[in-house]
Amino acid sequence: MLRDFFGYYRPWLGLFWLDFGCAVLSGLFELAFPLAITAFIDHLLPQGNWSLTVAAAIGLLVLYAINSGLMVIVIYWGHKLGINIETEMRARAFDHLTRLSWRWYDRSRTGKLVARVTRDLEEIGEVAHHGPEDAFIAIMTFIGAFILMFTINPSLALIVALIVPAMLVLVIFYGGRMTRTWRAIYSRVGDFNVRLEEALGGVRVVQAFGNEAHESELFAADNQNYRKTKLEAYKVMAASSALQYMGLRLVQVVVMVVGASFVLSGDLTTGGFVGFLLLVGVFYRPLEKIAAVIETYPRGIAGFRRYQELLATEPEIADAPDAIPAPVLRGDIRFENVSFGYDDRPILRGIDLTIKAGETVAFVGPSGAGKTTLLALLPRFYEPSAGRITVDGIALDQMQLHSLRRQIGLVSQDVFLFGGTLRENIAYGRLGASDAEIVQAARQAQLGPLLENLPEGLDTIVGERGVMLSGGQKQRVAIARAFLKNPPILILDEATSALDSQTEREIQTALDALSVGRTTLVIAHRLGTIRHADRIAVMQDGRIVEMGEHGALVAQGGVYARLSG
Ligand SMILES: Nc1ncnc2c1ncn2[C@@H]1O[C@H](COP(=O)(O)OP(=O)(O)OP(=O)(O)O)[C@@H](O)[C@H]1O
Repeated sequence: MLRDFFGYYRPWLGLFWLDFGCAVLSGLFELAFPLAITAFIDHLLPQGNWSLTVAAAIGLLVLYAINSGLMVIVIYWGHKLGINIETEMRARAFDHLTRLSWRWYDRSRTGKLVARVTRDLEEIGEVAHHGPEDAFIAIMTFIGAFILMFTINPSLALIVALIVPAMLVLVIFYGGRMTRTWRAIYSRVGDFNVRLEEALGGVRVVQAFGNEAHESELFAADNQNYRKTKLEAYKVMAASSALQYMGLRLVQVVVMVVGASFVLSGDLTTGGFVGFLLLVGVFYRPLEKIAAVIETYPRGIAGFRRYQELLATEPEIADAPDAIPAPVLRGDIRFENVSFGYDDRPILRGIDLTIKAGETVAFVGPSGAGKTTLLALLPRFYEPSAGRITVDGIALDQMQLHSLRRQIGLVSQDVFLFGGTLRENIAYGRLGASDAEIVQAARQAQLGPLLENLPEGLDTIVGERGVMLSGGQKQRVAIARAFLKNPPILILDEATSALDSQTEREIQTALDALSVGRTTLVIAHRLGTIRHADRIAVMQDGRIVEMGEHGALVAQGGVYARLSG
């Protein structure tokens, strides 16, 4: 996994080495400053040479200035490295998410997915920047400071070293606890996101049922859980900070007392004493870094693991290696003994059906009979569990998915509109369509009068999911998209919601115009549509139980006759 992780550094190696080099240099400066102070006190001060003292002070200031310049590079360019890696990963995650199959989305919750693409990757970015650099610098300053302390006074250095294991235990213990609490916090944030996504996305339903208080209660539970977990984290943080602070001061006081006795006995110079005290600070600082690494590293790694899992989730439906680009299809469709279930429960059972190019077939039957499911197999949103489907004699899975879907138009019951303009939403049928083409498609979809009435015309914002349009208007936008797409095969899942007769007529006119010259499969809820169909397939319990023209089916006196009666 680490190899995969470091693979992301490859495009940014220059940036990495710049950041790393500057961080190492800055670490070396930190080690050198106490020595400079020692030399200042022990060698410069006794000379009583004021101009030399000033020169040394200026020299020191220059070094500090260089070090602060290095800090700018480390902080800015180091984070740039992190955000570059994060951006690349986010792009890949999004790309991958848009390719995953419907079955996978059926089982996922959007809030959690959003958290993966945002929060998880932010964590990874932090680790990508701080991880390797902090770990290296911490070890370098730790060992460097100890060697320097040892050269100043070995006995004093050993006293300091004796306390290190206790401090390390402290850091690791609290680091571990911190990691666990952070993990809990992030899982709570995930719960939060899911709840927010659903409550706000469904706010109209919440209000329609007067369930605001109920939602608030559910939210309050998550909110309180989050609070509790966060308080736990603060408790750990407070205890760990206080203990680490106290540990460091303890060492400093011990060094002060023992060091003072060495100074008095002449075993240590005053400069050495002061330098040593400063080095104690430098020596223990990496412990904080180690603590920080211990805290952020597992979060980043956990995030990276989830990210890898996501990328490793193969889209269930993808192009076979030998798939061909679909030729321009005529629209002869055959279902050959097709069965399907979303899970173990069979939904479609041995469907055999042949539809000729240009034919309009209406699917009717009780709710839950499997009409929508059957038609979802044609653009390969789901894969049949048995049997096969061909178009113009070519099996669906022998064609490249995009080239197949490009030739199937879909007008579904719930039209999903994006939050932009009417133009963008219609042009979704064929990205890059000209304004003239969009207007023509809108007119064909009976949206002409609406466009003329809207002061902003095509630039009208439709609101989130198209809330500013009526149900009938949204349907017509979907029809306009299909006109623009101009596919040989059309799937129409008629809206069940009642439309007024005028709107229904307009939509029917638009649909009739749309289906001319195309193979059309309609899930019909309205008599009007059924009458226009060449044939009617009656479905029940995942089977086609009757098939034929309206008159013949009525005469047959079976399921259809009962349904339409
Ligand atoms: N994504 C899904 N995951 C699991 N089960 C599903 C899914 N979609 C539909 N089902 C189930 O499959 C069965 C058939 O549903 P389908 O939507 O195909 O029926 P339908 O005939 O189109 O009904 P309606 O006329 O009410 O739209 C139903 O029992 C439904 O619960």
